[in-house]
Amino acid sequence: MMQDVWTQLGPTIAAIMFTWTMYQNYFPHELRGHIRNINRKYTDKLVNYFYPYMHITFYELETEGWFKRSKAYVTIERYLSKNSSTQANRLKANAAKNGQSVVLTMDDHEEITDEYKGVKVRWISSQKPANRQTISLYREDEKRYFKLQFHKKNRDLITNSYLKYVLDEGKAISMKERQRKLYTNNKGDGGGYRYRGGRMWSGVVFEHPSTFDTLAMDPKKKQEIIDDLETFSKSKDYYAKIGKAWKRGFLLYGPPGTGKSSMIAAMANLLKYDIYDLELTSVKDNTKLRKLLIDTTGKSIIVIEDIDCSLELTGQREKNKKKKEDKDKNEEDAVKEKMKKGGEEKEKQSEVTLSGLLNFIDGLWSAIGGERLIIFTTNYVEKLDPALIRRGRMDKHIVLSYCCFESFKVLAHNYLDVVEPHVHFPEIRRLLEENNNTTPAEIAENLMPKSSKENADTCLERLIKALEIAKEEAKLKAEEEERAKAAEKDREEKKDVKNADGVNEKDNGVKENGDVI
Ligand SMILES: Nc1ncnc2c1ncn2[C@@H]1O[C@H](COP(=O)(O)OP(=O)(O)OP(=O)(O)O)[C@@H](O)[C@H]1O
Ligand SMILES: [Mg+2]
Repeated sequence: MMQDVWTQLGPTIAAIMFTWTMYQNYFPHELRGHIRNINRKYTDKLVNYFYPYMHITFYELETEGWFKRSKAYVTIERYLSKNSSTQANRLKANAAKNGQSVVLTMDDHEEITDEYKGVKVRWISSQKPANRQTISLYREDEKRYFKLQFHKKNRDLITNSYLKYVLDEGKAISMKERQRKLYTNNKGDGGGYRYRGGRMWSGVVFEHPSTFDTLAMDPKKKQEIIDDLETFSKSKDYYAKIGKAWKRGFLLYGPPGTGKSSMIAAMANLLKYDIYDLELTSVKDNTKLRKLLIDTTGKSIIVIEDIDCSLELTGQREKNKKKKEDKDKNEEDAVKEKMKKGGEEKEKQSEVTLSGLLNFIDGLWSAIGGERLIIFTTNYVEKLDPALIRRGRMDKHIVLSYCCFESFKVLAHNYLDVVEPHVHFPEIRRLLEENNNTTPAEIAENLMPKSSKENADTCLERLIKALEIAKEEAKLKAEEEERAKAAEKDREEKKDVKNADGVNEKDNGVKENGDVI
């Protein structure tokens, strides 16, 4: 039987081999290439017909250097985490934020789908088997990868637009979920800078609990600020279109304890930004100030607290005011003038000048990094140089003031879970309206239970007493001031009378003398 088969196959194999040899020896080279191309074209068509998909692979480890995790892979992992946790059956958990939270991603050999502009794509997580013949200290032989699979007809959409979208979204998620930092600038003993890890700032994890919900202020003003911040954070393209660096300046001013620092923390928490708390008196000169600016990252708030205490800007302002009265110079001239004067005036602590600070806020360097807020706080806005806080430089001025009834309601809700209507509220409203010089910090202190025996009522009663005392004190103070004013007026009047008498006597003398003459 077997022999029969071989007998029949033998001539056929011989014929094939003969034809192949003839083809190899006598067929022209070009013609052979042409035939191969035709073959490939039809094979491709056949494959395309039955399998019209293509894929892109993103490996976990970079093959160059020290086999670091590829940034693209990590970003895609972040992007896919949302779909992974809802679609995949087996998940992997990676630690994030120094172990404080986890990022869930699909485990190896899982797959999920995603949709972009109506086009469905498939993401597959996989791993190439390790090469057991090589011994490796690293994991480079475990080739883990994501495979993106899509229909060939969507090639342009996926490669030109979807991939960019995935990377942008992944980056945004990483930024949002990153552990945010609060940085401060360092100063060495000898006045020089300690570079920690090559940086001029040292940072700790930023964990301030203040939010716009916990911030007591007029709800309308609050909403206006929130809208302003949210619009800013989404306006990258708009700022580019109008040719402005993507940054915004805020001036927060008001008496101590009215919530300026709390608002900065709330802003950072709303936008998920880092904070660079700049201690201006520790900055040696304008060059160092510029270096500090360059060393900050985007998505951050640069804060200079109590700006009126940071530099002697008041003296410069007074001098400039005088000059402005003399001749109506434009602002550039005034700044040039300050450049000359500024250095001399701050020799003792820091040589940073007003012009250096203005440059810091809106000079060419200030555009580096983008998406940045610059915030100044002060208790005495009238002390500041107008050039420093003019609109365009400090775009929004926010006054934080004494506690009104609306602000009190926010604090009562936050501290005691008490809402209107409440039996004590009308009296508190009356007291706050009659004597509006109690700060939110003072109200908050009274609202906070001091022992487990205290409840909302006892705290509100304590607040009423404190407000009554404050009202009484304010009344006494006003009376005292009134008396002091009256005494001063009296003194002035007596002085005038005395002077007038002196003049009269003199005049009389002249007259008399005249009469004599
Ligand atoms: N508007 C507010 N809303 C909620 N809490 C506030 C407010 N103002 C003050 N507080 C409370 O008072 C404390 C002090 O407030 P904060 O440090 O924000 O005031 P500040 O205006 O920065 O004062 P300073 O001018 O002295 O720096 C805060 O910890 C907070 O508990
Ligand atoms: Mg403060």
